[in-house]
Amino acid sequence: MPVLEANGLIKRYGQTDIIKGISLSVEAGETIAFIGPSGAGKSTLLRLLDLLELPSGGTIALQGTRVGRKNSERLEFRRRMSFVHQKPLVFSSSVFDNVAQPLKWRGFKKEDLHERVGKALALVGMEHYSSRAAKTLSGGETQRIAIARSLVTDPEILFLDEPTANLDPPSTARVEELITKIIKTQNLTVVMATHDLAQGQRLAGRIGVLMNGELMQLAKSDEIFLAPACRAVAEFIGIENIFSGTVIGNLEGMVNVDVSGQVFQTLGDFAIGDKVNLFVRPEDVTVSLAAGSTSARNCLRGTISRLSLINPLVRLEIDCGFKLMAVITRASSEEMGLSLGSNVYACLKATAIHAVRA
Ligand SMILES: Nc1ncnc2c1ncn2[C@@H]1O[C@H](COP(=O)(O)OP(=O)(O)OP(=O)(O)O)[C@@H](O)[C@H]1O
Repeated sequence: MPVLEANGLIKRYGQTDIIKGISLSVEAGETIAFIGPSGAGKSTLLRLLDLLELPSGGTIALQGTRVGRKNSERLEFRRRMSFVHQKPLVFSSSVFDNVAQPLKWRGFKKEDLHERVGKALALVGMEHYSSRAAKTLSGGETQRIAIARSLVTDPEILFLDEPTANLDPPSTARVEELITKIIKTQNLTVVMATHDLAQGQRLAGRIGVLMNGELMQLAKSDEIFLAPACRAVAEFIGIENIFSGTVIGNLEGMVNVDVSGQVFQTLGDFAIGDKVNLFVRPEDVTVSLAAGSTSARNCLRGTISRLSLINPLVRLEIDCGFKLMAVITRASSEEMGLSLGSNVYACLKATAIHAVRA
């Protein structure tokens, strides 16, 4: 049974639907990351799932039990979850008191606080900061204290809203390490929001792509990366080669697609006449000086129109009548003696082209 389920979730502010009918289920023990551009609704979705906000429509169920709309009922459910905000609230008290606060709200006795707070602080590696004034901590330390505060109540689900948004790279790495440790050692489910696909891939098993209040795709991280469901997702995750074309042939799943006169061979279940988008990752383009040097189905002649060194790689823009981006190693670029104006063949295996209906 899913630990958390949403059905047709809607959130409306004024006349605008910010969340537009999202349905999803989260399995116990998994980590899901919602990614999407700024303003897509990631924080709003997290706040709805954590029951901090009432939905304008749709339902939420926790461990199979539907959550009602009465405050008292929602509070009981909400206490089984914890939320770490993008900019965590810090009370003007010691680190210990900051972490102990949710236990005090829940009426825990004073003598029970020490063990729980000590355990939570040890988990985030901040046990020696107990008596420090929380307001004097750095951004990374504050985030770790906020995580300790959210774990002190032993939640079933931990929500993390952009947990590293305001941190420098070393602090980000430390907080990510901590989240990985929590995911591995604590028996909980993690639902997070990030604008960073790479972070989502590092931390989560599944990724949900949110755009303009809609869940465009929810799938394993690899699948999002290799097989984006639509053009908007492909663009958001940075696929640079996107071509629109028409299917002109399909022989047992080997599909021919006409893109402005250039025919690409790829795999798929399409009918002749279908309009499709083709997605190609630059690193899947093989560049060579001679035709026929690879077994790839698609070999295009072109001229290098831009070449930039991003050590240890070289990014090439190849003019094949349209622009095709490729990334190769610096070593192979030098071996081929590539420079602006070089004539090359850009080759793509049929499997390197991901086709989706337009
Ligand atoms: N209380 C509110 N009243 C009106 N509009 C709101 C409210 N809260 C959020 N919004 C709007 O909802 C949209 C989604 O906001 P949200 O913070 O959920 O996006 P996000 O994907 O988390 O963005 P970011 O990555 O920048 O944090 C935005 O346009 C925002 O202005």
